[in-house]
Formats: sequence, C-alpha cells, structure tokens
Amino acid sequence: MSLAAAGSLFKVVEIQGRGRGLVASCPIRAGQVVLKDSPVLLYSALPLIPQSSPSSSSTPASCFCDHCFRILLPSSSTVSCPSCQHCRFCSPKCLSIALNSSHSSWVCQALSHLRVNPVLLQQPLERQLQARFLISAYNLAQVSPSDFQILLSVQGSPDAATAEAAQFLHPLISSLCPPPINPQNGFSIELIAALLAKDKLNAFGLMQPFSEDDEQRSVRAYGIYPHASLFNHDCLPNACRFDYVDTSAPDDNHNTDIIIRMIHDVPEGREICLSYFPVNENYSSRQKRLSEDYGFTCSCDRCNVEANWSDNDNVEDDAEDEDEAMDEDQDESLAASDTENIPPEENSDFPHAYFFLRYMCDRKNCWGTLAPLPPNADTPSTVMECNVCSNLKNDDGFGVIEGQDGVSMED
Ligand SMILES: C[S@@+](CC[C@H](N)C(=O)[O-])C[C@H]1O[C@@H](n2cnc3c(N)ncnc32)[C@H](O)[C@@H]1O
Repeated sequence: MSLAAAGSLFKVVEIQGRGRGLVASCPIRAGQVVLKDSPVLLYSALPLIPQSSPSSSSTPASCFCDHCFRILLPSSSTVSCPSCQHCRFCSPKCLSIALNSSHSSWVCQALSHLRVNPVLLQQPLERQLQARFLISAYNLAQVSPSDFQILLSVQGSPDAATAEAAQFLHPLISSLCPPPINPQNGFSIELIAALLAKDKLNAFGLMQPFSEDDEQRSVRAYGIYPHASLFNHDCLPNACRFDYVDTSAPDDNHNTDIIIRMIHDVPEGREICLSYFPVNENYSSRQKRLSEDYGFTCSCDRCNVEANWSDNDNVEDDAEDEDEAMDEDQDESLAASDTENIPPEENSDFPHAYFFLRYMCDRKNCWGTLAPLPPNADTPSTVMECNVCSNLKNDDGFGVIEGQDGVSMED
C-alpha cells in the first residue's frame, strides 16, 4: 500500500513544533492497516566480522540472508557470494537479485576492504554500522538514483555526533573509490554527515527473532521506509508497526515490508503516532532518548503527567501502593503486572494505566505492543497480536491462542 493508496485514511500535514505528521482524514478503526511500506534501503546490523569467529573465513558470516534478512535455517539451501564468500543468501534467486542491487560488485569490494581495516574494526559497533549504511547509500545512488533522492528527502540535519562520525568515516569511504553521485557534492563530508543524520532519525530496526531468554533483543537489519518515516512519536501511541520477515511466503519479495496498524479507534483529525521504542521505558530514559537520538523534548499527555512526578516517583511506587510484587530486574521499566490493579479512574497520577493493561504484552522479556487483527468488513477483531513476539490473545479474557505464533499478514 503506497502513501497515495492509503491517502484516504490520512493526510500529511505540517504541525507546529513537530515538522510533518500524519493525521487521520476519517475515523479509523482499531486494527485497521493504515500503511504497508517497502524499504528504499536495507543494511545489516551485524558487526563487519562475526563476533563468534573473527578469524575463520569458512564460518558463516551471519545467520541471516544478506539480501532479504530471513533467518538462514541449517536445513535451507543457502548460497554464498561467489566473490567474497562472506555474504550468504537464502536462495540462488536472492543472490541473483542482490548481485544487481544490494550486493553489487562495488558493495562486495567495499565490504571486503572494510573487513580488513584494523582502524574500523576497533571502533564500536555503531561506527561499523554507519560505514555499512554509507556503503548501501552510495550503492543506492548508483543502482536506483530515484530511491537515493527519496533517501535524501527524509528529515534529518547533522548534529555534533553525526558531524564527528562523518569526520572519521569520510576518508575511509572516499578511499573505497565510491561511484560518483554528482559532480557538485561528490563524496563531501557534508553529504556523509547529512546521510548519517537521516539514518539516525528515520531507520527502523528489523529485530532478531523473539526469545523469552533474551533480555535485550538485537536488531538484524536497519531500513529506511520513506512513508513510515513520516510518523511522529507519542509515548502512548495509537498505532504500531508489524513486520513478517521470516513468516512471509518464501517467494514473497516484500518480506521486509512493514505494516502500520491502529491500536485503537481514532477520530478524524487525530494525529497517528508510533512509539519510537518500547512503551515500558520510564520518563527520564524516554526524554533522554528522544532528546539525544531525535532532537526533541516530548510533551505528550503521558510525559506531561509523569513530568510532575517526583524524581523517585515511578510506576512501581504506584504498584507498591497497590501491594503489587516488584520485579527487581525491571526497576527502570514499567512491567505490565505492576499495573494490574490500578484502574485509571482511581489513580489520577497514572491515568494511562489502562494502556499498559490492555495494549502491552505481558510475556517475559517482550515489552511488545498489542494491536487487534484487522477488522473483517466492519466487524472489529477480538484477537490482539503482539508486534514483538507475535503472540495472539483474545481481547476479552487475555487468553493466549495456542499455535498461532508468527502469523503472516497480507494486504
Ligand atoms: C521520523 S521523523 C518524523 C517525521 C518528521 N516530523 C518529518 O517532518 O519528516 C522524526 C522527527 O520528527 C520530529 N518529531 C517526532 N515526534 C515528535 C514529537 N512528539 N514532538 C516533536 N517533534 C517530533 C522530530 O524532529 C524527530 O526527529
């Protein structure tokens, strides 16, 4: 679904202090899909050299296809790039597509150079990923100039951190003899800084598969989704995004598309917002992330309430008032169980408790958001899907629907 196709559901408007935003142009129902978006650019979020086997060239470089980022199962017929032997693909078809797009011969050579660059390899993962992004961006300019223009059109201007990264990466990337973009700006440090800023503000992470044992789920790939990048942030979002990287049909070339679905009904005129990170984070860490990573101070309803809490006041204190047991491992976060006995109308300090009760997944280490499946004609679905662990639950009794992990969403 392109922005134009979804145009009847929302419009792009300029909102004071927030830049562009997407506003409902009609009432939108819970579960309704408002956008299906394809990436203009995707790049791996793994270190240049796999951590577990830094010196072995025969060890697989990654456990994800280097083009479509599906997980590579031991039984699957994977193929390696014939030139670098490092990047692996889930099928000969994916390799063939990649050789003409994401893994062109220039990308292959550039990544091979980076993998033996001792200065870059000593840098933190973030710097290595910025190098990966710049390789992909320059390649995009070559293989799809129109998509490169789209990348340039998303929001983002350099800050001190991206300017410093550009200082470091400019000589490195220039030494890879990238293909010329245009004679005016070539591979200027300014262009590199601008690209890094756009990536920082707009990249969506495609996460590694969920596991209850993983406290910190990592990202497998980052992507720039031009339409989805127009959603502003709210700490109590009314929409959330789903992806079906591994569960889409094997011949589906759009498995890295993301889908934005409404969490609950919204009236015409309401801005549709996502949360840029899991909703369980507390006030100070949310404000810190939004300021450092996105350059704004959040003044959403939830922040306005929590700004008035004293320094040590947090959701857990409310939960303690209610004689709730504390999860010591989560003392910086809001645990769903902490809110169970706090009806919003009885706790004026915490009016948004209802959101966490109804829309936050309570599975261990998940912290995902629940949204109903799309309505059937006008009938709303009573089944809620978690956008992190894919669990399906009945909206009424919150019972888990067995055997329904990883459903695939089509248009
Ligand atoms: C992914 S972009 C969202 C679309 C952006 N507003 C635009 O014009 O393209 C993220 C940027 O939007 C702005 N933004 C997002 N949510 C905001 C909010 N709640 N309040 C103020 N600015 C916000 C910030 O400048 C942020 O860095």
